[in-house]
Amino acid sequence: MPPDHLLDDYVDPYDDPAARGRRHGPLRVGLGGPVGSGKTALAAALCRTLGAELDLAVVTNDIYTTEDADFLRRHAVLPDDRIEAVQTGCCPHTAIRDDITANLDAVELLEARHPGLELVLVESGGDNLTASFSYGLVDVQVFVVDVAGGDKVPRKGGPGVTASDLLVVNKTDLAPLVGADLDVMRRDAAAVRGGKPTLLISLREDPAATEVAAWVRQQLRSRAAQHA
Ligand SMILES: Nc1nc2c(ncn2[C@@H]2O[C@H](COP(=O)(O)OP(=O)(O)OP(=O)(O)O)[C@@H](O)[C@H]2O)c(=O)[nH]1
Repeated sequence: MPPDHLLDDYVDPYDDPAARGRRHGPLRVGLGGPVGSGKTALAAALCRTLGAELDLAVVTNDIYTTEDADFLRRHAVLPDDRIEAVQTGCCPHTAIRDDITANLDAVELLEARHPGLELVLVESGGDNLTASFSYGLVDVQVFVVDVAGGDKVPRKGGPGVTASDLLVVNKTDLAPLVGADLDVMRRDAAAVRGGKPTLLISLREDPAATEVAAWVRQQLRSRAAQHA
């Protein structure tokens, strides 16, 4: 692995840019981001909103437990056989970027169990701003941060913030409580993301994650057009 300061230039050994987007099977969407930013809450919201219209499944990643999969099962956002847990036993980014075998196995198991699968959400364990998914594992990636850590987070960069296909700034309902300026976060994100989209949301106020679900539908349409 390269040192952290070179991670913006990190070359993904599994990625073939020419093949990206041409993979068949379900669209695989990675959900990454720091601990507690709302990845599981977003996965649950997308399952509730898209579950009725799409054939979908979820892979969760935890270091030592199956806590996130248990949460999704407890809240019955999908039938149990559509939720697979990966226990990484190591830094979460290792299992989504460096050695993606366990996650690929989980995706393939879900694909075999549900041959009509259209969408698989792969939720990473909570990590830091350097975490990103290999495009050998996912087709598009969403990076979730929240406002509770202050409005400086987008300015700090890192591949999740700068290179993800969608940046989600969650928990906007907490902004007044922590003195976070949402305009600053919006502006700083735009400055480092080269035109890629950023959504500021509150899953507390919009438990359907309406805008993120719309973005996922758009990704599905784009891929269908590519394959047509
Ligand atoms: N106020 C507020 N709380 C939220 C929001 N979204 C999620 N939370 C809460 O934030 C906490 C962490 O949410 P999770 O979805 O578990 O976060 P996570 O990123 O999956 O956490 P890890 O899997 O531990 O990395 C939970 O208590 C959620 O209820 C939001 O929009 N506003």
